[in-house]
Amino acid sequence: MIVMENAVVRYPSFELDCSLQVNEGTITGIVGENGAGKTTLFKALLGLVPIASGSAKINGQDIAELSLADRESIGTVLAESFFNDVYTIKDLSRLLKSFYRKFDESYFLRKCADFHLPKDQKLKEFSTGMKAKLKTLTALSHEAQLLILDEPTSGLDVSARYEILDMLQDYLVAHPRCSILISSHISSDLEKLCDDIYYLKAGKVLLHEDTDRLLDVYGVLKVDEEGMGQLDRDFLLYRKRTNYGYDLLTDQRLFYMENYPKLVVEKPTIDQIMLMIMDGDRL
Ligand SMILES: Nc1ncnc2c1ncn2[C@@H]1O[C@H](COP(=O)(O)OP(=O)(O)OP(=O)(O)O)[C@@H](O)[C@H]1O
Repeated sequence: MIVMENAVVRYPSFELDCSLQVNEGTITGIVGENGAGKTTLFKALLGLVPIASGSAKINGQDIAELSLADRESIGTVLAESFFNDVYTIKDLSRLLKSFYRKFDESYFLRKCADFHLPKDQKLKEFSTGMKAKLKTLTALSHEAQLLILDEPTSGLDVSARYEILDMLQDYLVAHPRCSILISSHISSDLEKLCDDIYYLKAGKVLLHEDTDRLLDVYGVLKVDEEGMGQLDRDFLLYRKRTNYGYDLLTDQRLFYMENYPKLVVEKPTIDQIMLMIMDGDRL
């Protein structure tokens, strides 16, 4: 559904150079530290910043050439944007109805009620969590076939985050051909939701992997200097110094467990894998 090939966005002191694919009916996650380029990537996909070279296509069509109907079929949440805060939900509903031909007002108002979002209160009086729910709800209210969601759970407590993640999962059940591209700082959110995950650092994709593979076959080996010298290095990806020697990231945990039975091999969380890539040296 989305195919980006070496899409480059240039700012004076930053360059995004990204290749990425999001398939129909899948949820793809983008993770990366502050300033890695996640929002820039989302803006490029939405045509809000120019792509200097490379390509970005949605359903085979260059994003610069998408029709109004194509754009209407994309639901978005952008981290820094929000509606005019003098609006109420009632005002917003009227606006969305005039904007999106497929706006489902009854779904929107029903979900607002489910989330205890008051219809007649000005949006400026909404809490961070209420605003976040409203933004995501808006993206889901016009029969979008692609959701591009930049940190929809940012700043939320655990229960509000889970409400949003559950809402996305329900949407996919009801719209099985829909695809979702979502970013988050919280890898456990992505672990729960995503089929595959891209790790972005300084504008480049350093890792792309199926979530199941990250959880099933990745491992962290704990070795001292001497142990490091004795290891087969073919399947080692990153090395990080520790008090006792090194932590080594591999995508062949079983190989090391079987061939080095005395070696300490841990099954990492997605956060640990991302930290190894963030702070470690590429091998
Ligand atoms: N309009 C702009 N003009 C110039 N530089 C920009 C602009 N927008 C972003 N940048 C720079 O691009 C880099 C990537 O920013 P971006 O907002 O894409 O990162 P991010 O991964 O979304 O970060 P965060 O997790 O903090 O939201 C940063 O160094 C930022 O300063």
